[in-house]
This record gives sequence, structure tokens and C-alpha cells, in this order.
Amino acid sequence: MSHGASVCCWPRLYTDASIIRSLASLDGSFSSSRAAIARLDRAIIVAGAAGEGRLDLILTLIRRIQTEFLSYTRDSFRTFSSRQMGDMLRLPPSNIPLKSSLHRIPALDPPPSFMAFQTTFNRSPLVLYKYASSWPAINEHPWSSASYLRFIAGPARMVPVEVGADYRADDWTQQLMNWDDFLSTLELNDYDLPTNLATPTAIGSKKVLYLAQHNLFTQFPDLRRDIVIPDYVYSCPQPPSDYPQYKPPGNDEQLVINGWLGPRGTISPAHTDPYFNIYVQIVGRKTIWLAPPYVSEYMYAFDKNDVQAHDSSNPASNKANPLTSNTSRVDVFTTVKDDDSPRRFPAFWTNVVPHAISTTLEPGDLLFIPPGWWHAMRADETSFSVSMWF
Ligand SMILES: O=C(O)CCC(=O)C(=O)O
Ligand SMILES: [Fe+2]
Repeated sequence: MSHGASVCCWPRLYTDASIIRSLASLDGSFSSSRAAIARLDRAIIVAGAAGEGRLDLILTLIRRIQTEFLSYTRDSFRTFSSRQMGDMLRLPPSNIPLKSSLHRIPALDPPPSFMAFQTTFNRSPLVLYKYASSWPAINEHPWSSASYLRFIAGPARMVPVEVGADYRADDWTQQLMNWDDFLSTLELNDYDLPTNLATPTAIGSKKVLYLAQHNLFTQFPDLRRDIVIPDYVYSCPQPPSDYPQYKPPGNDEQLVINGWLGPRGTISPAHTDPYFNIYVQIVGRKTIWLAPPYVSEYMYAFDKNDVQAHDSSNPASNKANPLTSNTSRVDVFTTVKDDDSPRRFPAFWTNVVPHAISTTLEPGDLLFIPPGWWHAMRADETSFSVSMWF
């Protein structure tokens, strides 16, 4: 067997074994049906439904099992109220100013043409407020409605979630979880979070669940029809001169679309990615903090040794640990008045903060981030965002 074949045959074997096993153990009972669907979802999540036509086959099988044995009916005339998940309607609409940035992210109105984006506006971050306000995901198919999200999935589906608000925490882990149960946690939103959205550590102990960086659209293709992929992602931008590590995603489309769904208080600590990113806010408000690639040496990034220590402390994880040397130790969202951040990270406060920019996105707002820019996100309410890496 060649090396190439050995790299890609295991996902195919896993996928086919999962299909056969789920069908073999299916006896029409409620529990065997749910177990079969879970196994099929796992083949998508863990092995990418590898192999010619396997994704379509798996999605068709899941739908058949749902309709035959779990009384799922697809009533396309249903309408969904845009009742918000969680407690977002109860929160005051004021922004919490960040101490860690002095300026706002520049905004453009009207949005640039494709050509103007390609030639001029893809060099630095940019917000297009209300760009996506008329997307189905915000209107007739509201992703803020847990009942809509349950409906398009049908019963017994599984998704990967991160456990713990912040992936730098020692007890952070990941698990597969029932989609309906995960949505219920967002509806209840009984996490008892501090109302001042204090540091990630304070929130981390609450075991917040975050569906982060997951390609939901492979599992639930209906959701892809609720968004309108902006043409900008098909531009071929120049690699930025201050960030030679830029590399487009390695899939055929050179485009990776991920969903990010979680309650108030979920945080992605400041980190860099090697992609251009178009990030659209669909549900709830999210505060964004950005800093340019040239401040990297003042970001107190984790080094390789920290990363290894963290990895080995977390053997239960089923996905690669995202903590790498592109992640900062600094809590850019710190709101505690006299914390010791300026003493622990003096170069950050002197050299990064003057160059950092921030804003709070609302549903329909689009944010563009070039590769290599440091970015940190905080959900101020139950939040659903979509990132498009290209
Ligand atoms: O929304 C988040 O929590 C993080 C998003 C992010 O890091 C990205 O889109 O690259
Ligand atoms: Fe990122």
C-alpha cells in the first residue's frame, strides 16, 4: 500500500463500516434507529463521510430512518417564529467598551464591488453593517428559532461541541452530543454567567457548551440554502506582505464554511488563522477584537511546549486540540478593573492596544479579516455566526 493510500483509506473504511453497522443493527425500534443515526453522523463528523457518494448516501439513510421509524414528517409549509433562543431579549442593548482597543473596525457603506474588494479593500479588516440583513437565515428561516433548527435536522442527530467557554482552560474538552439537547441548553441558558461578562476563566468553570468551528452545512444542507455566500470569497486576493504564512484552505473549493453556535459568554481567545475570513453574524451580538500581524511579538502567544503539555492532558478529545502557538495568553476581554493583566503582559498593553480595533456585530453584519490578523470573539448573547475561510 502506498503512503498516500494509507493516509486516506482509514476514513473510507470507517465510513463504510459505520454505514454497514448502522444498517445491520437497525430493527425498526426507537433505540436502534437513534443509534443508527448517531453512528452515521459520527461517520460525517469523524471521517468526513469519505468516499465517492458517501455523504449523499448517509444523508439519505438518515432521512429514511427518521421518517420510517421516528415519525419525522417534513411539512414544507410550516412557518417559524423568530423567537430568540436564550436570554438575548432580556439584555440591555448597550455595548460594553473594551479596555484593550482604542478604535473601531472601519466600516464601509455601501459594500465595495467585487473589483474594488479584489484590488483595494481586501488588505485590512472591514465591517459591512447589515450586509446580510435579508438572508433567509435572519428572516423566513430564522436560525434564532430552536424549533426551526430542530426541524431541518430531524430527530436524533449528533453534533460535536466544546465543553468549557475557553479552549485554553485545562479542563476544556470536546464531545459528541445530541443536537436537540444542545439546542435545549441554549433555550434554557441557565449558566448563571456573571452579568459583566468577566474573564474567560470565570466563565470557564461553568462548563459552557460551544458548537465551534464545525461544518454544520455538510450535516444539514438545508442550512446552506439560508445563507448567500458573498462573491468576495471567490476573489483571488494577494497574500499580504506582512503575513507570508497565508494559505487558502486545502479542499477543492478552497473555501471552508463553519458554524459557531453558543450561549452568552463563549469566547474565542485571540489567535491567528492563515486564511482570509468573511464572518457573518446571524443571531445575537458578538464583540470582535482585532490586531494586525505586526504586533505578534507582543501577544504572549503560547509556545510549542505549552501546546504539548495541554494536548497530553486532554486525551479524551476526539478532535485535534486547537491550542497552538497562534493563540495568545492575554484575555483581551478582561473587564475586571484592577486585574494584573498590565503587570503580566506589559508589552501587550503598551504596544498592541493602540493598534487594536473592535466592534460589536449584530445580526446581518459582515466582518472581513485578512490572514494573520489576531482576532478574538465574545458572544454577548446567545449567538450563531458563520465563518467563510478562503
Ligand atoms: O466565533 C468565534 O468564536 C471564533 C471565530 C474564528 O476564530 C474564525 O472565524 O476564524
Ligand atoms: Fe479564527
